[in-house]
Amino acid sequence: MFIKQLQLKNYRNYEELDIQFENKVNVILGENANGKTNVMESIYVLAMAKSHRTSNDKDLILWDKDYAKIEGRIQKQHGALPMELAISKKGKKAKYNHIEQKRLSQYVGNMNVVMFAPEDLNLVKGSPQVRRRFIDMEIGQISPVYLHEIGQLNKILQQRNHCLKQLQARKQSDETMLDILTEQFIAIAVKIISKRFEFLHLLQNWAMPIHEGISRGLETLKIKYKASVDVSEEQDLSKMKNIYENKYNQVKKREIDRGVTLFGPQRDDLLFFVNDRDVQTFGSQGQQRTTALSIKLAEIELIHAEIGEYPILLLDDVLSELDHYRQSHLLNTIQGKVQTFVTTTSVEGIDHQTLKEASTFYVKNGTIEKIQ
Ligand SMILES: Nc1ncnc2c1ncn2[C@@H]1O[C@H](COP(=O)(O)OP(=O)(O)OP(=O)(O)O)[C@@H](O)[C@H]1O
Repeated sequence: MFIKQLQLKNYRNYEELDIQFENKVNVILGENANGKTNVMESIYVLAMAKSHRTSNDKDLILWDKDYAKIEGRIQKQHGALPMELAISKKGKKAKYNHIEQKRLSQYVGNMNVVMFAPEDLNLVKGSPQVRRRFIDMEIGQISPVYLHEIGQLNKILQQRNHCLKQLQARKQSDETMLDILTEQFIAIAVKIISKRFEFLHLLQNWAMPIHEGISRGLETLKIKYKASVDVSEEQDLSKMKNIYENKYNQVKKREIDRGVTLFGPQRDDLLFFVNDRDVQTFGSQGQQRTTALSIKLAEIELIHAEIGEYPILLLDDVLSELDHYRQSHLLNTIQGKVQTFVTTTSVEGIDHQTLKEASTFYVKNGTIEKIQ
């Protein structure tokens, strides 16, 4: 799939923008702080209904305005489809094919993107939260039900934490409510974890040969799920539920003492191993970068395998960060099949052939002009 047309209204520093793109590499060139990342972000938000760099939607609206709107025409194999996302202080309204979607989880997934930004180099090194966000957003793109389940989990978690705080402060002594919420929490938690297992299995299958290729056959990448409750991939939902229930019995007293939930998917993490060593602890910076790149390239293939279409690739400020070898690996993977957006302050350091065949746009102060 590719984005043919992008229209912005009051989005960050773009008061008005209407621009056409082709299904190839699109280079977005410009000085710092002129709006390159903002365009990339708007394409990401159009697809995911969420920014990759802020959780505060109000930041996306041009200062002093009440709302922002992103519209896009997405070309898929079976035709062009309009997508629209309006953001106001009251919330978000999403339309797919002119029809308003009541749930954002039904809207997300109609347009697929893979973003690779400097903060993604943090995927390996950063906090567990970064990796949980990554896995949730990526599964959400291929499974709308999953996004709905994550929303439910967060709601129950909030209620459960509130209930634990009440018990901790002795404002309440009856534990019946906690038991009911725990049952609901466990039912949804095991569904989420089993989907995460499934996704990581697929991701590893794609990432392994890619990583091996980039490392010239020297490195084997493995991805493991680090669960806060001792469940494993082979178990079915009822077995996982049993293990979770046992965990609850073990930690219940401590949870009441602390007033917070101490187990569940919201405390899990991912581990990356290169040649059976934990890359986060033992990997060189180069290995950590290769790992992040392999994961991103694997995502492109995974989405293609699951959806039947290649996603749109957004490379924000990272292409010139990659050395020549890693860059050509990336460019070979996308060659001719993935619409790609690349932001940069200078074309130096970007492969010549790629530049020759690309469209180039110049960004200045919230305006964009096509220069090639
Ligand atoms: N809500 C907003 N309303 C108006 N302007 C905004 C808003 N949010 C950010 N900006 C402006 O957008 C500009 C930053 O744009 P962006 O992050 O796209 O920069 P960039 O061109 O990618 O630069 P760099 O190369 O440094 O990453 C800044 O001038 C900032 O003041």
